[in-house]
Amino acid sequence: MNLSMEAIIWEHNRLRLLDQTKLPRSIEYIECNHYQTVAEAIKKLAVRGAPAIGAAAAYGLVVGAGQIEAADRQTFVAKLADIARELGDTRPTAVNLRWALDRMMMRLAAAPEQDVQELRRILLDEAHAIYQEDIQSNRQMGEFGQALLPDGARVLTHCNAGALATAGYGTALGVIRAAHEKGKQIHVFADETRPLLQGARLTAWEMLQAGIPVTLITDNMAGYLMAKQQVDCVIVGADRITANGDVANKIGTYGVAVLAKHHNIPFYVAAPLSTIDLRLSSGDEIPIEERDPREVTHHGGQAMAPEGVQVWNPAFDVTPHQLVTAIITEQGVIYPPYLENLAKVCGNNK
Ligand SMILES: CSC[C@@H](O)[C@@H](O)C(=O)COP(=O)(O)O
Repeated sequence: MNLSMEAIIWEHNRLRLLDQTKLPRSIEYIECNHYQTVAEAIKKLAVRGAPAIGAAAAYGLVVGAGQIEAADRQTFVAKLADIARELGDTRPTAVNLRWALDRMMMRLAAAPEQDVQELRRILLDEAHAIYQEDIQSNRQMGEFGQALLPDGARVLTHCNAGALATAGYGTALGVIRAAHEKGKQIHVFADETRPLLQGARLTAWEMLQAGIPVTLITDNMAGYLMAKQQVDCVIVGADRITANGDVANKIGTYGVAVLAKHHNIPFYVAAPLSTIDLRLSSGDEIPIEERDPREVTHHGGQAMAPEGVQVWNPAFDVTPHQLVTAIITEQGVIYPPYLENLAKVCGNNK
């Protein structure tokens, strides 16, 4: 990916976030001199995708640490905990957000340093580590996942689980990138992903940038495409995976999984271990974000529905584990029974 198109940039001690609401029309970065700007960027989906919002929030905490007036360690940690709470409340579904903030606060708690300047440096190091490890995980996931894609595979994906949704490389799109880099002929079908069109605006754009053949379809075309035997497998990302293997991901993913099952097409989920939440036993417990009805009624500022109509706008849905063929992680490909096998893989890492 072109360096100037990274979702998150920390350079010269300042944070810049690519404003993904503007893509693909223009490439604009948001300067984040205050943690409140980071929180706003996460809420409005300028930065989005589970691992990316985790990394952005970690850097947001670093920015917030810089805003805290000179203080003793105890006051500094207490104020930072408030900032972490505020950042953590921006979006409820992707567990990576909480995971990254908890990791930052735990690192702080474990640091014996009393000097606040030193603590700020430790926080920055930890944010860098979260960022770098995410790229590394995506590459490992890509390596494991690409083995599942035969040469010539036609792969359907939903939403955007690419470099834009992570620190770099991507989860579902990372698997596709890795197969492409191995010289396999891969053809991507990108669901446009209503209502905010992450598939059309971001996945199609990312694939074109990478030189990977891509065909854009509207969400309601996926079933017919499968019926015409044009899809060999589905790969999507995840916002949260529970202990039993249920998967929360962008609204519409569940429908794609049901279609894949009906047509006997493998349905893969690619996600780092930071997306797996063993504290929740099933998808019923995942908080699902509901967003502004205007995202459904309006497009490009234009009303597409009668004023006053009732709207339901959940941003995510839950795909039951029975529909998931395998989960691709940086530790390898995990197959059912998920309750047992996720615990085994995460047990060593959490
Ligand atoms: C690697 S990103 C995985 C998921 O976060 C992605 O598929 C998704 O649903 C993103 O939703 P978004 O609302 O754009 O943040």
